[in-house]
Amino acid sequence: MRRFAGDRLLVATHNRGKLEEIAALLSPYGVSTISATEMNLPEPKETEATFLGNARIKAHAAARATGLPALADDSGIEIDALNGAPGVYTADWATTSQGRDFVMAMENTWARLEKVNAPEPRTARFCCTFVLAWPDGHDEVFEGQMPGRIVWPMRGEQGHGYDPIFQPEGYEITFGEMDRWEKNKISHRARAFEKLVHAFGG
Ligand SMILES: O=c1nc[nH]c2c1ncn2[C@H]1C[C@H](O)[C@@H](COP(=O)(O)OP(=O)(O)OP(=O)(O)O)O1
Ligand SMILES: [Mg+2]
Repeated sequence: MRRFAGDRLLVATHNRGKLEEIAALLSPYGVSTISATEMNLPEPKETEATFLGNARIKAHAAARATGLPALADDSGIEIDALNGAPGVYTADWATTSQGRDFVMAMENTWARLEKVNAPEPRTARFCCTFVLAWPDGHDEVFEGQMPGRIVWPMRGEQGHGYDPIFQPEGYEITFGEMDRWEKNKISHRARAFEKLVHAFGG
């Protein structure tokens, strides 16, 4: 990542929580970020059925629009007892006519688990696919996962999205209860980021 040092890397996201985590991951390498939101880029429609497909849409749209390399993150949670749902539709489960409502999404997720009588532990994993798209049209892909379980009730005020109901494997606290520094060491996003760093020779 040091080859980007001193530059601002375009991060093709409109999600503040993600952006803060990615910025914290990049900062030890001397790389700062500029987001799609800050550059007033439109939010492309995520029409693919995979994390990779949607990450490619976002990364290439931003690279094409700006002539800059762009890093996109497509992520979500796969719950075993729901056959991998919500998966790529994780954000959609929170979408209302008034914007995103993650409390509603978490309540809905729990209700579905109760309905199918899912046995404990309700295993799940957070997935992250990073695509780094270059203005010449090529791209590079880095993926990370963090296994864990869905718990109820919601616990913790930290983080974003579904963090209050996800307890990562090996921990007694949820991502919502973890300080952000600790989450950013072990998360799906941190794991994908490690591969990106490795590909660039640290
Ligand atoms: O660490 C996380 N902790 C909690 N929840 C998370 C996390 N990582 C992803 N998530 C959830 C939030 C969002 O509902 C969905 C991603 O959807 P996804 O389309 O990739 O992101 P997004 O629409 O929020 O922003 P954008 O597409 O502009 O990057 O998964
Ligand atoms: Mg999205």
